[in-house]
Amino acid sequence: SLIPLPPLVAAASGSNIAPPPPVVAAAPRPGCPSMCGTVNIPYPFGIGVECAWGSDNFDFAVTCNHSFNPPRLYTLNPPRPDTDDLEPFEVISISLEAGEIRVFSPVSYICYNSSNTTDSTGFKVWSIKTGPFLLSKTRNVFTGIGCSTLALLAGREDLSYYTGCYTSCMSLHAAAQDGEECAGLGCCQMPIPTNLSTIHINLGNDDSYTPTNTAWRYSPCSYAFIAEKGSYNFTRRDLARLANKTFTDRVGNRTIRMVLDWAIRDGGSCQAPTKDAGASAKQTAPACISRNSLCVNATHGSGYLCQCSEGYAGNPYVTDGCTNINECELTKYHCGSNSKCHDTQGDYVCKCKFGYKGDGKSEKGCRRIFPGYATAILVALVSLTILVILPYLLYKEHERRIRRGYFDKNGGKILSGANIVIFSEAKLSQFTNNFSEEIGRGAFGMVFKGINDEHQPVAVKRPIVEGEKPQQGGEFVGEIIFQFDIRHPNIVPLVGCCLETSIPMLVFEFIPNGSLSDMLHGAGKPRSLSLQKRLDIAIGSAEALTYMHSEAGHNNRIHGDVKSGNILLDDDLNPKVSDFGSSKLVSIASRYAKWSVAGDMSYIDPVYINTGSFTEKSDVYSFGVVLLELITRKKAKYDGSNSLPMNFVKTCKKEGNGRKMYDRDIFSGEDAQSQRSIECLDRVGALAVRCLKEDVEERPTMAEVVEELKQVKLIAFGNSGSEAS
Ligand SMILES: Nc1ncnc2c1ncn2[C@@H]1O[C@H](COP(=O)(O)OP(=O)(O)OP(=O)(O)O)[C@@H](O)[C@H]1O
Repeated sequence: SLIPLPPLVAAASGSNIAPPPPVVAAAPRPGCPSMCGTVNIPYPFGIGVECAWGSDNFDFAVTCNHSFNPPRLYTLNPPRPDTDDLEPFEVISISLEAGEIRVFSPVSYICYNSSNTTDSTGFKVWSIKTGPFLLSKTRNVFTGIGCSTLALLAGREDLSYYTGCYTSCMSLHAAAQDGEECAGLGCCQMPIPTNLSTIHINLGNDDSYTPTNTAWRYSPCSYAFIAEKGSYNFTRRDLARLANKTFTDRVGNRTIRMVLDWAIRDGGSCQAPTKDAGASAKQTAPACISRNSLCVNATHGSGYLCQCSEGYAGNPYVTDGCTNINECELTKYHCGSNSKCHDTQGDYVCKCKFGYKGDGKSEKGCRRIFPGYATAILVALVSLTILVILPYLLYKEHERRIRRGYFDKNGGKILSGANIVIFSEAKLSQFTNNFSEEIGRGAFGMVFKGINDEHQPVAVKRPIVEGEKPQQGGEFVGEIIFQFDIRHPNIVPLVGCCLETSIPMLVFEFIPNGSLSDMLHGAGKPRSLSLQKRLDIAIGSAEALTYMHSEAGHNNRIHGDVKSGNILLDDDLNPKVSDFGSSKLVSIASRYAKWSVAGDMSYIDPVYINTGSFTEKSDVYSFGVVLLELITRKKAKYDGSNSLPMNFVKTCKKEGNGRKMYDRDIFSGEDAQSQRSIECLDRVGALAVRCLKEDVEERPTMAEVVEELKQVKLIAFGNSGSEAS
C-alpha cells in the first residue's frame, strides 16, 4: 500500500485568502548590498524587506548568511510563519530576463534495514503558495532513485494532484548503465504540472515483494527529488551504500538543484498603454520603472515581469537600468555581406558599403550599384581625375606659398598695420579682367586698366621683369607708405598695392585723357589746345613738383622722370603728374632686376650725365623741356647733336626769340590776342631756357617757375583767368 501523505500544509490551504493590497513601486534603496558571496542580488530581490520590492511582504526579501565562507544567500519564502520544519532554499542564481531563480533542491529519502523495516526517513514538504515562486514546469523533472521504489509527488493545496513513478532492479547490475536516462531501472522521472506551489515528496515500496524483497540488501535506500532537467545523471553508485554512506550522505543538500519561476504577483498585471501614448507605447506596470522597459504578463501563474525593450539590456526594475546594447559587438545580430554595422539607440543599422545598395540587415546583404566593369571604369576615372587634380592642387599650393613669401618679404605685415590698401593678386586679376586691357608700358612695367569693387576705374602697374627676388622688402615698404601719403590735386593718387609678386604691383586712380605727350604729339589729327589750357597744365604740373620739392615736408623729393608722358590729363585736361614713387621703386627694383636707370634721355639733365648728381634742379631741367614741348608742340627728341632744347636755344640766339618754333595752333584766334599770346610765349620760352641752364644755380626753383607761369597767365588773361580781350 502507498504510504499515506502526512497532514501538512493544511493550515495554508484556506481558500478565501483576501488578495494582497496593490503595492507602490519602490526603487532600490541606496546602500543595499548587491552581492552575497558569489551570488548577484538584482532588484526586485534585496537583502531584507527594506531592500526588496514590495512594501510589506517578504516576497523578494532574501537573507545572506555570513556564518559561511563565502556567505550563502537564502530565500525568506519558505519558511513561512505557519510551517515549522521547512528550511529556506539556498539560492544559486537569480535571472531577471528569464524570471527564474535557481535553488538547491531538498532530497526525500527512506532507508531499509530489512525488507519491511526502515532505519531512516526524510520526506520533504514545502509550500511556496503565497510567495512569488512557482515550481518551473518546463525546467524541472520529478526524479526517483532505488531498486524497489515508488517515488510519489503530491501537490496543490487540497492535495488534489498525486502522481509518481516506479523504479526497480533485481541487482545493481540489472540497473541502467551510468548516464542512461531514468526510465525505471534504478531511476525514474516524471514531468511536473503547472502551478505547483505546495509539494509533498513521499516514498514507498510494493508490498507484493515483502518479505521476499531483497532489494534493500544491494540498494538500501530510495530517493526522490525535483531536479532541474538534465542536471541529474544516473549512476549505479547512487543506489548503493558505499563506505556506510548513502546517496544523501554523499551529495548533501547542496548538489541537486531546481528552478523556480518568479513574477511580481501582488501588483496585478500589465496595463495597456493609454490611447494617446502613441503607437510605439508599451505595456506598463508599477515595477517597470526604467526607461526603455516594458511589462510582460507572467507565462506561469499570475502577475507580470518587466523586461528591457528590444535593443536594451540591464535591470528594468531600477531607474535607467535598461541601457543600450551595442548589437554590432554581439554575434546574435549580424549584417549581411557588403554592409557595415552601426549601433543606434535601441537598434542597429547595416549601412551598405560605398558602391553597394540594398537592405544590409537581410541575409542577402547589399549588392553592387554598378556592375564590376562599370565600377572599374568609375575607379579609373576617379583615379585619373585625382592624378590630374593632385598636381594642380600641389601647383596651386606652391604658388600660394610663393605669394605668401613675396607678401612677407615685401613688408606685408608692416603695410597691413599701416592702413595701406593691399589687394591680392587674384583681386587685381579680377579688376583687370585677367590683365586684358593694356593701356601702356614704361620702365616699371605694363599698365592695365581695371574697374575696382566700387566700380571706379583704376590703373594697375605690373612689373614687367621678374628679376632676382629682393632680399629686403623694407625698401618697398617705406616707398609705398610715402606714396600713399601724397595727396595733391595734381599728382596721380596711389589707391593700393599688391605684395604677392616679387616686385609689388601698384594701383593708381585711372586718369582718363591720356598723357600730355599723347595730347601734343599723338597719332592722328592734332587736338587743338589753347594757350590758357597750356598754361594751366604747366602751372598744375609745376605746382605738383613744387609740392614734392619743398612743401608739406617732402624736402628734396625728386621726381627723376619729369616728361610730358608722365603728365596725365583728366576729363577737364587738368594735369596729374604720375610716376612719382614709381621712379624710386624702379630704381630700387633695378638693383635687383638689372634695369637701366629710370629716365628718358630727351629730358635728362646733362649735369646729371656729367656729374652723376641728381637734384631738384634736374627736375627743373626736365620741366624746361616740357615747357618747350607745350609752346612748340615739338617732340623732345634727343639724338646726341640734335635736341629740342638745343634747337630752341639756337633759334633764340639767332632770332632773339623762339617765335619761329611756336605752335601755330596757339594763334588761331584774333591778331591782337595773338600778339599778347606771342609775348606770353616769349616769357614762357625765356623761362624754359632758364630752366635748361647748364649752371644749375642759374636755374629757377620749381616754386619760382610756378610764380613766373602764374604771372604770364595773369598778363595773358587777367585775374579772371579767362582770355583778356
Ligand atoms: N594712372 C593712370 N591712368 C591712366 N593711364 C595711365 C596711368 N598711369 C599710367 N598710364 C598710362 O600708361 C602708360 C605707361 O605708364 P608708365 O608710367 O608705366 O610709363 P611711362 O611713364 O610711359 O614711362 P616711364 O616708366 O619710363 O616713365 C602711360 O603713358 C599712360 O598712358
